[in-house]
Amino acid sequence: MFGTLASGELETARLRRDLGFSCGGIRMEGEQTQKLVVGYALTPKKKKSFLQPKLEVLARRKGICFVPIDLNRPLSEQGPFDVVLHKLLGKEWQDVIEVSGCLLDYQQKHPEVTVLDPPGAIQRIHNRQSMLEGLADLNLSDCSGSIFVPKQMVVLKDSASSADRAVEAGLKFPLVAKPLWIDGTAKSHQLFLAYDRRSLAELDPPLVLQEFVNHGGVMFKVFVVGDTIKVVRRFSLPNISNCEKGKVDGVFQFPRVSSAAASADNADLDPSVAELPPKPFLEALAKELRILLRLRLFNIDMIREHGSKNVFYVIDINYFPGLYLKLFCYAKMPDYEQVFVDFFHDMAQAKQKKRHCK
Ligand SMILES: O=P(O)(O)O[C@H]1[C@H](O)[C@@H](OP(=O)(O)O)[C@H](OP(=O)(O)O)[C@@H](OP(=O)(O)O)[C@H]1O
Ligand SMILES: Nc1ncnc2c1ncn2[C@@H]1O[C@H](COP(=O)(O)OP(=O)(O)O)[C@@H](O)[C@H]1O
Ligand SMILES: [Mg+2]
Ligand SMILES: [Mg+2]
Repeated sequence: MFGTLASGELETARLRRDLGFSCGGIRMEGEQTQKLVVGYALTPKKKKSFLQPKLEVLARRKGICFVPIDLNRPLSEQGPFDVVLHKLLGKEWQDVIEVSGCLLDYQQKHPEVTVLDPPGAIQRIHNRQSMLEGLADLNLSDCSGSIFVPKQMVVLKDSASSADRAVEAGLKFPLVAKPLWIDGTAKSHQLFLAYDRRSLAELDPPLVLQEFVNHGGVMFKVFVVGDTIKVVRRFSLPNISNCEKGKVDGVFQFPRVSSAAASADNADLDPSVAELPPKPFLEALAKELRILLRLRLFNIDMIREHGSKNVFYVIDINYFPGLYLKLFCYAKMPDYEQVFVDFFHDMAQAKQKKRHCK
């Protein structure tokens, strides 16, 4: 870990030195003339984890710069921006929705500005029910794998009576209980495992009850940035045996296993569990998802049904997810800086081409 830290810092320092990195707007040797201005509206946490010095330096080399958006001033008075990149939460998110009329208006007046991503499309991902809608109907028939979503139902109130409804809906215990709304708070990521009917009464709605799918304790995080896909293994919850299902009752909160610093990438794992999903399958899936979700920056959490060859379940979709764990100097999405720079660079080139064609 320390090796990574030292080499990461060293690399950034070298890049800074090579470029004579400055924020003063003076163009240094090795930098290109400004080609793309990315206005960003991010939470302080997101800004810290995403806007790493390495990203800024690599971006500058390609003439891409990041400028903060002042949320207290109209967008039209700021910029000009080529791209508006945003991830906000709670009240600030509500404001974005309320002013999304303004955002739409701004986009109509400035069709050359790309908003990453449309607020309406992101909102669908904030609800654990709507986020998975339509996934099971994707056309992936020619592919080397199949995709499902776990059987689930929404509980809006009175979790005590939800037990009957869960049984009627054919849901089998144990169930994973997830807060319905994702609002960036730790609470919206507090998940529980409910082993029996009675335990459902202890849960706080609104929530989603989802069947637990045995998957051998490994999950796949598939990151999508435009046309680029990266997949990594993460540790997950272990299988639940029939014996355990019969013996255990009650409700248990479980930790954010997949966010733990430990990576499953180099662990000694059963190959039938750890083998990455086939590349053509992921490519087809990401392509379909980009269209279905109308998003360019997202990740999906996928698990392989235990014992199957390539039967996968999507259990979570995250908009513009965490890419870098600052505390551990660890890129959750490997090489994310270069991937984003290439993504923005392609965008700049496409814009330039369009301008020339006019
Ligand atoms: O849901 P899982 O699969 O755990 O993935 C989460 C979500 O993407 C979080 O965003 P949201 O809360 O909007 O769902 C994100 O927070 P940020 O985008 O704020 O970084 C986390 O990043 P880290 O907190 O960096 O781990 C990332 O680990
Ligand atoms: N249906 C499921 N079956 C088995 N494990 C699950 C299921 N749903 C979630 N998990 C486990 O719980 C973790 C968190 O669930 P997830 O839906 O990804 O919520 P979050 O948005 O908080 O990451 C997953 O990474 C996985 O380890
Ligand atoms: Mg998740
Ligand atoms: Mg999530």
